[in-house]
Amino acid sequence: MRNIMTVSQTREADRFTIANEPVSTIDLMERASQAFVQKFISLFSDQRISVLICCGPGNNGGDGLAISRLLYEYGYSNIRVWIADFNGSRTDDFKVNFQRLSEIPIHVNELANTDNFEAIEAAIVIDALLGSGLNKPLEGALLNLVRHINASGKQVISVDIPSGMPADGNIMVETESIFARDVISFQRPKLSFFFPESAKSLRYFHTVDIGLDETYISALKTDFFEITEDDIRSALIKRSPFNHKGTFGHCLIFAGNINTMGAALLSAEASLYTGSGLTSLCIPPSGLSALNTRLPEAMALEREQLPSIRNLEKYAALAVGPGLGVGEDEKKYLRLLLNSKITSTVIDADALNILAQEGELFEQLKPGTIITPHMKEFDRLFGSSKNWWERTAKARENAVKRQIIIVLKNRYTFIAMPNGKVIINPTGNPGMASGGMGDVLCGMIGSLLAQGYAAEEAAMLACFLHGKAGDLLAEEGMAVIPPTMLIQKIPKVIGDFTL
Ligand SMILES: NC(=O)C1=CN([C@@H]2O[C@H](COP(=O)(O)OP(=O)(O)OC[C@H]3O[C@@H](n4cnc5c(N)ncnc54)[C@H](O)[C@@H]3O)[C@@H](O)[C@H]2O)[C@H](O)CC1
Ligand SMILES: [K+]
Repeated sequence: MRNIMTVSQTREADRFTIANEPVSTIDLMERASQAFVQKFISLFSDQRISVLICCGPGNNGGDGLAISRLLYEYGYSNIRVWIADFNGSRTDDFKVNFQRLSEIPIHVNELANTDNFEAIEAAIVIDALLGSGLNKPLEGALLNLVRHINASGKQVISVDIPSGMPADGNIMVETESIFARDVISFQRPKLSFFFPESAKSLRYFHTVDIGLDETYISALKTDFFEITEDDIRSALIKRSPFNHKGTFGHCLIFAGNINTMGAALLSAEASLYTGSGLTSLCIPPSGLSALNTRLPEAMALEREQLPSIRNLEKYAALAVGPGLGVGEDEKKYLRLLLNSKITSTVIDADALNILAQEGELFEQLKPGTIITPHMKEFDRLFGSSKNWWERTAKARENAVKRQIIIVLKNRYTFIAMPNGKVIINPTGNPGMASGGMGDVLCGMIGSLLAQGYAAEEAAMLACFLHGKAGDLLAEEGMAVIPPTMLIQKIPKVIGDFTL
């Protein structure tokens, strides 16, 4: 798990590295600038490209000056520098790099404090106006310069963070910043990059190692973590020669309705392909022929039979909700299942909508229950929020209070754990934005629960593998990823981490 630092923790890590490596601040700036330049070169290898580097007065600007010099040394000769020092005081390391830059023939223009900026001719703008030192919203000439750069339509590459964007997650709707095509961020991504409001500030981010002390960083107490491939490799259990279907549990899926039977089939198929030993699908009779035709491996359970089953605990896990509907019968059977002896449960879609209506059922969820709301379902359960920071805070609060796992789905899914930590899933891509993807995720979680994974692990593994399967298809050139295709990829993704 990679912990995500706040700005103040990054400063601590800076100080620690400077004192203990030891390294001087100017050498650390040089290292950061080198790391930026290496990444920049991998993105834009043509040295003839014209580049405008816009530098503020702080250390972000100091990086910009060092980057200008380094790019020149790497053969990028079509470079201009703008210095936007409207009222800030220049840092010592800025001054050193300003001096170093004066020794090479690069055109440097110190902008006047005006709103009248000349047109941007360069193909690429490197944004080094403000970094993690931002302490208030942009205003005045600086805001106008940012708007001027954005309006130029040129590709912007930001140093560390788009100027004007707050780093620690609380992005207000009215925040204005640079819009960067790419951000090259130092050591760790900024927490804000994972929040949906970041879409107005950046498209892609890359993280480069600038040699801050990793032992120190990994011991920092942080609230947010990003899942890594190593986590998946160590959490997934390899199959052994003497395993049999009983080893991998029986998943019961309660889903589907007359017009939404497909959702139930997607969940059941995802459960099978994720490896549960047995999958039973509890659907209305109208879905039986579809089930038997499409999924010969799955078993059916008629809803009316539910009350007469004495040993429901034979099902190792329960996945409820996809395409279920919110009628009285569904409520009745959902209540029966949630009150049964089945202890591992994932709740999705319409089952969440039922919980939003039936407060007392929601209050009684067993510890370790997983709920998988998208934004609208989440807001129905917990009330509306003014931004994602507030929504995430509610997810954390409720995961702790109720001792449940809240999988808040989005481009970067946030998994709020009962211990107050939020685990961020980095996998997935826009091709996956289609109906049915959530049903697949729900089936995968149910399957992993049935196989005996702890709830926290099942949620984390399913989110990562689900996104990774989508990413493999995107790498194969799929711009649109139908959920049924994604399901087919799951065994391969699991194989990649276990075989
Ligand atoms: N460990 C690392 O990640 C390293 C980061 N480096 C770079 O340093 C910046 C942070 O530099 P800092 O000097 O602290 O702040 P900024 O350059 O971001 O800001 C400068 C200056 O601007 C003032 N300010 C803040 N908000 C506003 C505003 N809205 N309008 C106008 N002025 C504002 C503020 O008071 C500051 O004085 C980091 O991002 C990296 O790029 C190091 O180079 C290497 C180690
Ligand atoms: K910047």
